[in-house]
Amino acid sequence: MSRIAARFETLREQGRTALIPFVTAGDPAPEVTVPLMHAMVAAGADLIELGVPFSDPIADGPVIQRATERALALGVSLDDVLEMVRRFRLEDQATPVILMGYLNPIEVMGYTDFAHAAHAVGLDGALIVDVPPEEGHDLVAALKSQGLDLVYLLAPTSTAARISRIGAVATGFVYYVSVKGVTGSGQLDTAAVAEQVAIIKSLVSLPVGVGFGIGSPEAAAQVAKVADAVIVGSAIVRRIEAMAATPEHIPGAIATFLGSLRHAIDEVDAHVT
Ligand SMILES: O=P(O)(O)OC[C@@H](O)[C@@H](O)c1c[nH]c2ccccc12
Repeated sequence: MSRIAARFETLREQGRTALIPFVTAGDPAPEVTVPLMHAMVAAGADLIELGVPFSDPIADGPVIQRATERALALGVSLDDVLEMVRRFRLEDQATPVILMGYLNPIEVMGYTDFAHAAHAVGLDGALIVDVPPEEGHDLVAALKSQGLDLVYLLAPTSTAARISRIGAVATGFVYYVSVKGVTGSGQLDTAAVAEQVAIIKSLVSLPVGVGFGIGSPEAAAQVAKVADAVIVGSAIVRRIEAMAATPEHIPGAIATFLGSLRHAIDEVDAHVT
């Protein structure tokens, strides 16, 4: 069983919803990321989504785009991100880590080399935004041969046929994008999310994570009622940006914010069976 599957299995047994923070690797400085990852775990993160900086992040809104630019300006590469995962793993063998990124840097490294390096550093999976399930067979084969999970996105516009097709290729969990548009945008419509998650759950046996537009304990609690995982990106990255001049404060402040999300989710879990 993969580390991601095992983590969701444990959470399911405990009746708990996962909290998945997203941060851009190397933002606002490369040396912040690993301590920040440990601080997020201590504050209740169940899995970490690490963004690989890329020059053309089509799915990202302004907040994460700026984080990407900060990291790219410091020269943070895919190799550097894998090195961060390796260093995180030296002290934490339990918390799954996935990379969020775009195909180009992986293509440049080479699919086989990436898959082997990812496995060697203790990465658990990847969400490659611009590789739809009907493409990238060589990449998928390379990653699966190294035991890495492949997370795919589902959108409000996904048809039942599309959901089933993604359910057949995805491993680990599926990621339901709660709003149309880019990261950090949109108004969360919790009733619509509940409806769509129920449809996904009837078609896909994997856990369902929900992300996009969740930025407060209240929103996290609403989503925790229906999803297996609550994914939060821009609200964290915005706080990191505000502290870019005092990076030593970042792990503690983000831990405090995540603690408030964790608490709100735990309250819901205690009441929902
Ligand atoms: O930023 P938001 O609205 O909290 O959404 C999560 C999101 O940031 C994170 O999962 C993510 C960052 N970049 C992405 C690109 C595609 C899908 C998901 C992502």
